[in-house]
Amino acid sequence: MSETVWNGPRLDVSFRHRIGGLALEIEFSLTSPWTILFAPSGAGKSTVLRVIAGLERPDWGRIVSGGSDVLLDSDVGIDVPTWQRKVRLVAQQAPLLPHWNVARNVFYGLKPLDMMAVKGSDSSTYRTRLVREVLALCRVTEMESKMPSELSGGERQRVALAQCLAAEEGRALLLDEPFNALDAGLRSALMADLKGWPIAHQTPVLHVTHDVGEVFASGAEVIRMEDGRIVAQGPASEVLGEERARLMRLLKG
Ligand SMILES: Nc1ncnc2c1ncn2[C@@H]1O[C@H](COP(=O)(O)OP(=O)(O)OP(=O)(O)O)[C@@H](O)[C@H]1O
Repeated sequence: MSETVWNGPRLDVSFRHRIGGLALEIEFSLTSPWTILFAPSGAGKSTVLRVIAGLERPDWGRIVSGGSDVLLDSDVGIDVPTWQRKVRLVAQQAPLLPHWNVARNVFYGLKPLDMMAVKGSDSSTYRTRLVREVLALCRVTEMESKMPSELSGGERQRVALAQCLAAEEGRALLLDEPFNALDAGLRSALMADLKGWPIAHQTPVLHVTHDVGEVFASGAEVIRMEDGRIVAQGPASEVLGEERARLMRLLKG
């Protein structure tokens, strides 16, 4: 995914934050269409996404999209609220609306104005097609009439992803372990299908995982986090070469 040249908006992230016993001192830039943030469980990956989305206010921070679009700057008191940041977050426990079926939940990802347009104006066909496209892309078409309570964890994650993909274009798409409930085959197929999405929508993707196999399968740029800091950024072969060698040794027994 990282081999593609990225001409879309970059995202510069810098913050300090103490959460429980963990002290985060984070600084990185998204300069590729698809970037993976890799760290072990409990290292603070979800917290990084929550800070970018505006769901958690860091002790100090500066987050800038496209070089000049300031989302957070503690020094001058700028803290754009979550709903205005246009940063989409697919959380691990995706909050689907329980009384609406899958298709309706995905429509909910569209702007309120768009939801009204669905009811019969000229844009209706376009909106309906858009929802069908994202359901197909996320491989949940056959579940469009199901209620959220009837979905498995992996299906739920994919519906939440479809909801974010259908939404108006944003400054970033943040994915919190989006494929952890999927088998390896479906995960690879989905990653391959989604590869072109950031370029087509001019929206960088930041994808969090602790799974080395997922990182190598993605081919994405990798940011590695350790002890609350970013320690490396680059291709997986450079950033996670050691982990891959260790994994290979384990597999060989
Ligand atoms: N509200 C909170 N109050 C205190 N500590 C918290 C809070 N939320 C998270 N933590 C702690 O902060 C640390 C980082 O949590 P976070 O969810 O960001 O990690 P993570 O790398 O995403 O973990 P995982 O891979 O298991 O999802 C963890 O040790 C967690 O227990």
